Amino acid sequence: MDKNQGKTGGVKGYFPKSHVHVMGFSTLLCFSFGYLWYVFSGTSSKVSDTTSSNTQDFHNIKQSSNHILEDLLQIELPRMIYTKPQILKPPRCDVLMMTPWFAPIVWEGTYNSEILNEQFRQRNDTVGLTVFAIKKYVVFLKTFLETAETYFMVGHRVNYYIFTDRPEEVPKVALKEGRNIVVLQVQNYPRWQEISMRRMEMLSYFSQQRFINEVSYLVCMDVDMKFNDQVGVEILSDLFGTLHPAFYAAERRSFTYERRPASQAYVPSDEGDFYYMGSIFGGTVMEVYKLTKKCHEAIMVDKANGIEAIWQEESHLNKYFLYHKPTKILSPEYMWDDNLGRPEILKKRRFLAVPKNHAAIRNK
Ligand SMILES: CC(=O)N[C@H]1[C@@H](OP(=O)(O)OP(=O)(O)OC[C@H]2O[C@@H](n3ccc(=O)[nH]c3=O)[C@H](O)[C@@H]2O)O[C@H](CO)[C@H](O)[C@@H]1O
Ligand SMILES: [Mn+2]
Repeated sequence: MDKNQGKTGGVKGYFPKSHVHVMGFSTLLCFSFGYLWYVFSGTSSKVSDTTSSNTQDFHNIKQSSNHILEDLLQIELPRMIYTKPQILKPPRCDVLMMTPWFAPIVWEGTYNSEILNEQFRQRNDTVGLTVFAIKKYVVFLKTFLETAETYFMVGHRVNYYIFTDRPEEVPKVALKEGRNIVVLQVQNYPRWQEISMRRMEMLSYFSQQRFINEVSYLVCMDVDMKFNDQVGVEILSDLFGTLHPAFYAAERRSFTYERRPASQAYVPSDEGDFYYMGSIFGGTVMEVYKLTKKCHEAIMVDKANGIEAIWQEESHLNKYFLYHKPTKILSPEYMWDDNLGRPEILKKRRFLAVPKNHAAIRNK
């Protein structure tokens, strides 16, 4: 039996002490100034008799926002040669490329990774990949990390955050320049369902304590997976989810949302856009913080009421995405299982489930 099993203190006791929430606050400040500047300059051009106190504000705001605007102007693409987009010939006619709330759905053939990479490179951002390898699941880490080095965010800065109760069993994997592994020791839980759900709590805690100071985006993934093709900056957006490979073509009534009103994850039968998979989602640290905090709180309310959602945190994630629409959606290219065959629409299989023997691996 693992030494941490049965401990009831929650995750907090296992976490390092606080870092300051600098980036979130300054980003918020920048946006507020940017907005004020915009509103104000719009007003001042229309109203001629601007009062002196307004003029004072104008100068203050202008000074504070100057550096932000200069930073934005510095991002400029070099001369690039590529085929032009064709308004009358959409790149894909076989799949939905945009949701009704104008979030792109990412399919092979719909984007130009050269442009996206160049834009992202100039921002010099770091992407955080979070992955949990608790108890027996450490066996998946080697393949996961080796294939990530070949296919995940190639050419960009990456921090792998590995949450584990067995730090000594994290394999040594050779990393390319600008890429780091950070091992975060956390407790385990006796039931695999609890381990899976507690990811929401740990992600929200570490987003606030650490990730906000270290990375711009988070990509949160299952570990029983391997990369099989490029997964790059095309996936990044404020908040993104992934279509479940078994349900992308399904009717709403077949979605396996939580259907019991007693659960916080309840979704009524006449609502729902897509069925999202819990094994890959992400966004900016701020958005992932909001998502994971809200899902964790809902999971705790369920726990107090003696109910566990049908698909654990995946059910809560689906509820969240219904009322906080993702700004980008990944197609099943980004979460595939070869047991589902190879449909024609699937031009790439980028992230694949690794077959696992549930009896041998779960609760071990
Ligand atoms: C086909 C299927 O059944 N899918 C469900 C199942 O996915 P999965 O069968 O993919 O769940 P899973 O066993 O991969 O668990 C999710 C993740 O939690 C971590 N982990 C889990 C257990 C453990 O002992 N150690 C550990 O590290 C690990 O990162 C793993 O990838 O369960 C999920 C979590 O509830 C979702 O509900 C999925 O929809
Ligand atoms: Mn999994």
